[in-house]
Amino acid sequence: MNTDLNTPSTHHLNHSAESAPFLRVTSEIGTLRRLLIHSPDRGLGKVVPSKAQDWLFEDIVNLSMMRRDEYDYYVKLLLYFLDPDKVRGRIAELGPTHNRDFYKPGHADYFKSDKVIDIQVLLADILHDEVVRTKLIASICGIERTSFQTQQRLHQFDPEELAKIMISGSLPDQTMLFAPLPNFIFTRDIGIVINDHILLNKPAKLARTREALLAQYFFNYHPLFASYRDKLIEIPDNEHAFLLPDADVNRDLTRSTLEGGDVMMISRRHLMVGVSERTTLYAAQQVMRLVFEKDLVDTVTIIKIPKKRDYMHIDTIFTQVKRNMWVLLGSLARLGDEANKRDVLHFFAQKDLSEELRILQFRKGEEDKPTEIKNLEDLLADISRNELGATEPVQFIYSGNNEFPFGAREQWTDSCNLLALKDGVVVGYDRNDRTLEAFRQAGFDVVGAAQLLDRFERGESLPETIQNTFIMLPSAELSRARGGSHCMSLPLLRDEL
Ligand SMILES: NC(=[NH2+])NCCC[C@H](N)C(=O)O
Repeated sequence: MNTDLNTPSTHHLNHSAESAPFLRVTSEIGTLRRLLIHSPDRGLGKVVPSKAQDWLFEDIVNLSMMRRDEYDYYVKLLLYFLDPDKVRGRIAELGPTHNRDFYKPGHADYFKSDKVIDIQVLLADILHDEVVRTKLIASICGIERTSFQTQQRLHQFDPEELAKIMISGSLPDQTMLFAPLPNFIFTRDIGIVINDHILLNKPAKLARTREALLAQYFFNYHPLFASYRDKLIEIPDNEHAFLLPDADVNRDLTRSTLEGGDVMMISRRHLMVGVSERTTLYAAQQVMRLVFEKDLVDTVTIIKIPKKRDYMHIDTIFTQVKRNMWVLLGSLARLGDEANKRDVLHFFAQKDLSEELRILQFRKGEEDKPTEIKNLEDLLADISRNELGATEPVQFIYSGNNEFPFGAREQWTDSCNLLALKDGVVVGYDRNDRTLEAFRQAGFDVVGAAQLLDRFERGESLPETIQNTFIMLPSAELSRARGGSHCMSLPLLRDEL
């Protein structure tokens, strides 16, 4: 039996032989060529108010609105930029009032692209193999503690349906077997491409455990990743932590958890790792050790942010827009810092270090001599100038245009969480008015996704040539899931800057 699935079969998503590698990321803004996404599945429609917090949602969502009026636009946009033949000339017929088969993985009319790849497709592909199928069913039933009967029942479904069940937790007749994975739309958090390696995550939250298991399976078994099996990085557990009574565990120093939203491959030889509500110091240290050992980067910057629900990962407080432009939350940046220093209360009151942002930078071979960087702007400006070769002045856009209280309000709805499709062209939510105003003031064209797609269709604009553009994604439902477009993407391939 073939367990490595290296032989392409007719079911599988294949990668056509091209000269570009299948996978490689060395920046946050090089032109995006391939990514993993996951469209909202029926599990999101099962979130109930009493479980919303446990499942890391802030509210319940309307699944059909989330799909038709919001996420489908994201898919069309991504395809227009990454795989235009799938959508060019068809935008009208793929609109919200039409049938949605094009967006349904497994359906005959599904867009099936090897550039914009839904992890549900990868999962269905690997489930065609009997051994993988048996192992994965057993593992899932193990972590979800199902009955043996359920385990046997799962074997009767075809791979496409089984993939849906494994993700959504429920059968086609709506019976719930185990909890859904409503956060799987945030593919960023399951892994990060560092050069030509993939760092797998170790989720902090129970609600995201099954996601990590599914990711282990498709990265290890899908033929698309066949030549990257020896480039999968997993961080170890701290064996001492197993011996400590739960009450004595200093989570940050002993537990090993890491989520992709805290890891950014920021320039060719520089990795940033956030230490946050989700990623522990111990895990960050392990990542640093591994990427230096494998010679993937020369610099690792560790950014510790307050452990707060508002800022679960570093990508909720800043992302890159352009070689010389970043969007960030002012209260955690220099602005906030200086305002605090001038304030008598902050000056004399006891400093609570856990509420501070701290930055430490390590160089390979000199790990014992890290440099402290005083604030986020200094770090980001240094990267723009010295690593990305920005020649124009470095610009910062602040959440809510730094007007009280809009900085915090808009950060909560992901004003700082943007996905760059290329240098200077980003996708973000439409609801963060003041932040959008700041983009306009900086000379950006701020345009709705639907409107931009129309322009593309009429030939008035081209994905290859547009510049300095903020593409607004409708976000009434999506933002209730507490993640933005950066979180909803796992870039596999970007052009070198
Ligand atoms: N990379 C990110 N910022 N992801 C956001 C994930 C949001 C998700 N609801 C969670 O709390 O886990």
